[in-house]
Amino acid sequence: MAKAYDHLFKLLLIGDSGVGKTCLIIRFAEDNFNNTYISTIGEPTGHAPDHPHPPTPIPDSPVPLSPQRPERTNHLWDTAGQERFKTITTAYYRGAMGIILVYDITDEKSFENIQNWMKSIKENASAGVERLLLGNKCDMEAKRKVQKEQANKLAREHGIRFFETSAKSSMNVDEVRHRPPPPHPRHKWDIVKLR
Ligand SMILES: Nc1nc2c(ncn2[C@@H]2O[C@H](COP(=O)(O)OP(=O)(O)OP(=O)(O)O)[C@@H](O)[C@H]2O)c(=O)[nH]1
Repeated sequence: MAKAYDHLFKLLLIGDSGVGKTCLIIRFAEDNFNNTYISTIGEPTGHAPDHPHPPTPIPDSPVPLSPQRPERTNHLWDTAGQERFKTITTAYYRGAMGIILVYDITDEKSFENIQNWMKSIKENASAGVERLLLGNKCDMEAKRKVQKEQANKLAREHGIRFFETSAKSSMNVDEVRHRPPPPHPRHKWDIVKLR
């Protein structure tokens, strides 16, 4: 069977549970990334007991991301970080063209953990992979815990770009979306979410 794409762009979204990775991906996908495969490789233990966001159910097999829009149906795999998927995780880090690190501006812990995610990139990804830092949920100004300047400083230290985004209001989603190479009808995005 002929391949449905000429080139697969691999993008990795990483960050703590509940920071909004899925919502950001959906924003990207619904607005523009209509040929996207999305997989989730996650740790079920990523949730603090009092975390307001319930854990994503872990399906046994790929489930459609947008069942009501089959032409945009993607793969959402949640492998829950089991040891047997470690090879996949490592392979995705290595094969990624870009890595987007996400924290939640209302959740200090998710920002602190960015340092750990950076370490993980250093250990697993190819040297020089393009990285981008996103402070998501910037529509929730009243609940802000992480100041923009803190994140700017961290981004400068690591030599990477930084944006505050909102998957809810779409704020800065376009800036981020246009950073990776523009999708061609026969170019597909392969986006993996990791937590
Ligand atoms: N106000 C606001 N809420 C958001 C935003 N993005 C996500 N959320 C909410 O945050 C919660 C978690 O969003 P998800 O996209 O599932 O987060 P995730 O990082 O994929 O979480 P895991 O699947 O556990 O890794 C949901 O209740 C979303 O509605 C945002 O930009 N603004």
